[in-house]
Amino acid sequence: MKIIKFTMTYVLKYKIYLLIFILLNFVSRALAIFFPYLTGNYIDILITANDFQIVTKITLIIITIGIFNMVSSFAQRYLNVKIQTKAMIDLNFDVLNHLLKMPIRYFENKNSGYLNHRINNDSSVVVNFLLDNLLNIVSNALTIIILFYISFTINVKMTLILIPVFPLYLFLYYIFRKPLYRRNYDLKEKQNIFFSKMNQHLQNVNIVKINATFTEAHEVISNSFKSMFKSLLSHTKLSLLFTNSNSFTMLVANGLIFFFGGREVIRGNMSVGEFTIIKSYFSMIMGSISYFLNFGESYQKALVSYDRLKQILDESKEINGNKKIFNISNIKLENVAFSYNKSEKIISNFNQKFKKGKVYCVIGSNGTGKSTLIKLLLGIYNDYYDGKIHYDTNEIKNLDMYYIRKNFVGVCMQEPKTINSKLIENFTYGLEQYNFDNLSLILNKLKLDPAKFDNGLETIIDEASNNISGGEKLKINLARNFLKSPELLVLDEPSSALDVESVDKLKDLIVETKLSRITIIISHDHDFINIADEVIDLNKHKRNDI
Ligand SMILES: Nc1ncnc2c1ncn2[C@@H]1O[C@H](COP(=O)(O)OP(=O)(O)OP(=O)(O)O)[C@@H](O)[C@H]1O
Repeated sequence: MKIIKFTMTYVLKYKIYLLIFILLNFVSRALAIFFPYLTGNYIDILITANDFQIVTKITLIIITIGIFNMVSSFAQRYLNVKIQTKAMIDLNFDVLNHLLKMPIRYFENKNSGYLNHRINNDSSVVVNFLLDNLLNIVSNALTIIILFYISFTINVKMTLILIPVFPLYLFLYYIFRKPLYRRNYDLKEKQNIFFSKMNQHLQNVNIVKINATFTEAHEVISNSFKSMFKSLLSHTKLSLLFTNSNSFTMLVANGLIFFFGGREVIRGNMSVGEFTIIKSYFSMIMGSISYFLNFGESYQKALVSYDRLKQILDESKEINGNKKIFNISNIKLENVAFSYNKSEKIISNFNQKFKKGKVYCVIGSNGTGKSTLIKLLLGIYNDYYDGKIHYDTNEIKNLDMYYIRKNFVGVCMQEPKTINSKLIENFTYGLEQYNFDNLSLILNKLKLDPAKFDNGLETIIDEASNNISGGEKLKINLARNFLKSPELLVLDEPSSALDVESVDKLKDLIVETKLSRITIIISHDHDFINIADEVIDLNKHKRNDI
């Protein structure tokens, strides 16, 4: 089965725990089968016996089995949680890593909260499915076979009564299978959307507060809740119907056992102890059969999660070559064209060379494609452009741009981001090594004094970066990128949140360090034109309709 094969790779990483878990489970099962046999025989012995020795012996056996079962059940549950959590996180990380390397345009119209909830939920469902059923399939099948055999040896007629129950179960599963899959798929989607709406509003807490749009926020969440709730009720109804039909079959089988079993005892074809054994074994057989029916339902649930995980994992990764380079002397764009949609090219027939030691200022009105151009030359849109982009003599599509961006490129985004961590970790995020004196020098030049924060470099920047100003956030990002000392430095609208003096200081820093890199500054005002060696005006590169 494809789900088992897929999930097994994750669970098998924890072989030893799994082995102990399997052993304990089998011993517990064997004891569970032995117990009714012992009880039935004990009843028959009690009817005729007259010494206490046997009573003491059987009581001791029962207590020993009970103690073993208690310890074993504790160990099994503990191991189950351990294997399940670890395997689920491994699977989760694999899917997340794959997702992060997918082409950027996959993420258009996708919501991070939705994806997060979807991956977590689906990973947990498939791993749980495997662990819950790995042993149970085998042990329940064995239970049915062994118990049928023992029951046959006790009373053939009684055992035959139960056989028609099997096709009835299969028929029920066949009828419910597809509707269960469909309703479960719908429910999962609605749950993910509901979670993502909650998440969205928590992330946008500032916008909601400033505009006091609490009612609107509540309405959006409440609408998605209504939709999820409707789906939940519809799924629950079907699931209960399925379970009830299962209980009905159990009821019929129990009625048959009591009726025919009672008759066999009265006619003297079976002892009371044997009836007790058969009754217990039939209950166990019914339990095992109904396990297979429930397995059908949980299989449909797991199939939904598996299909959704595979949908992500089967998406191709973005283009990223494997050639590594260690310095960049120039970047050349030849006849580059790019569009987001079919009707208009944002960049067309674009030619430009960027050389080490020079500062380039890209200007142009809003929406002329300045940020798009940068993403193109960073390899973010490798899957989508026409023309040629070269780093020195290497076509960008052949380069390991993950390695190059990590080690040799510094980008300060238009909307700089901080991480929910200490200030020092924000300065050094992604850097494998750094020089502390150099950091102090850069901070000094950027006029950012860590001592002004409550705990200096140890101050925690909160998740929404509410405890720092917009200008400080930008300076943290600038400092990190200068500390990296990259071969290519890109600053997208660096003056947007800086005061006049800070802009001047930044300009000085750019000029002082420019010889060791290519510097590209995006600006739609003209702040940086006077320090640029070349100005690229995108207003002059007219867009073309396709
Ligand atoms: N992911 C996207 N999907 C569709 N269209 C996009 C996408 N990103 C940008 N655009 C569109 O492409 C055009 C260029 O956007 P871009 O962000 O490159 O402009 P910009 O020159 O940097 O603008 P600004 O000065 O406002 O920052 C805009 O019209 C924008 O709406």
